[in-house]
Amino acid sequence: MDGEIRKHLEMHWHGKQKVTVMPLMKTLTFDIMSSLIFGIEQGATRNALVELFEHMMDGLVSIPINLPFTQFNRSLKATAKVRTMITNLIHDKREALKQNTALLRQDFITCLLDVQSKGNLIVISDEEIVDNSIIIMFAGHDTSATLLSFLVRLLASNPSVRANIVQEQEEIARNKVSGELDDLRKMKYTWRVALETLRMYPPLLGSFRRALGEFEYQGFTIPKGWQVMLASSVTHTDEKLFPDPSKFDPARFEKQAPPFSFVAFGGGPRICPGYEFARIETLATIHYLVTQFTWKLCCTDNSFCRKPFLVFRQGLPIELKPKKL
Ligand code: HEM
Repeated sequence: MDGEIRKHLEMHWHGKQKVTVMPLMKTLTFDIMSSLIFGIEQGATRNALVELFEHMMDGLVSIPINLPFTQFNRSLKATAKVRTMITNLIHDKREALKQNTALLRQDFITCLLDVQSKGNLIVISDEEIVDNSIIIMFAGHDTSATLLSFLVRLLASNPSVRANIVQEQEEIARNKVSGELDDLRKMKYTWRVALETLRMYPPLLGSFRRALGEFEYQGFTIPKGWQVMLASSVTHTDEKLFPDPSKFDPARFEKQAPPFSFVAFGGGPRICPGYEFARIETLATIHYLVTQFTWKLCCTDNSFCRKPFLVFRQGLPIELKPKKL
């Protein structure tokens, strides 16, 4: 992951005076996913996949009319192509495993191929591997890119938070004798800032659950079988859970939030399995950004909307200056 982040900054940030943050963060998180989860390195396959994936995502909240030239139709066609690409990847990796040219634990797909067949029992089919790959790509790409973009905006507009983060990160860079995981454990303040950012701007609107039995909630009866939506922003702005909720205050996370109050990653048995991945990705990226650059916002319109992810309308352009190392 460290290598992917450095490569990304070298290619897209260094030598530039102005960058547009949100599309770049999407490129970064997609590249990290492609290489770490799927073992797809930079090149034609990755470029084709990213383009198809964007069309696929566009259809997620489109009007479901399957006629030529509709967004929904483009999305269905892109999804079919993505499925074919991942199926081919599975075949290639299975072959490579047979030839001993790939490692069993090399990436997500080889791990699933490893568990696929236990004796005569097929534990997970190829189709399920494709489904799981698509959900991971979908769930782990825009979410992290949104968090990183909001952090970049925050660091440009909140000098005291920025000063604290820079101090923490520069100290880690100066005393860098330990391994990378130890460094991440020291980034306590930076992670609290990320959690407070997620509280105020949760990338996902919420998640769904089905009522297993009838229950009462605040005087309303929810019948068995109904689908219930948990809206993270509503929970995150509840005064009883987060006093003065409109204040940005990373100190809230100095102690553990009460169960099911901080739900940016969901909760319960289906809580986001990418939490640690997102934490490492976020901390490592912020580390390199604040130790290598200073930046300021350079657009009067830094507003955002939900589509259904949070999106900066102008993409969040910033003026960038390299730091003297
Ligand atoms: C800041 C980053 C992220 C946020 C805010 C986030 C948030 C969420 C939320 C709210 C859910 C629904 C959980 C629930 O229903 O209780 C979810 C599910 C999921 N996330 Fe994340 N996520 C992030 C990053 C990632 C990453 C990096 C990955 C993969 C590497 C990932 C993989 C998944 C998967 C596979 C699911 C579906 C789990 C299931 O249905 O059982 N997420 N995420």
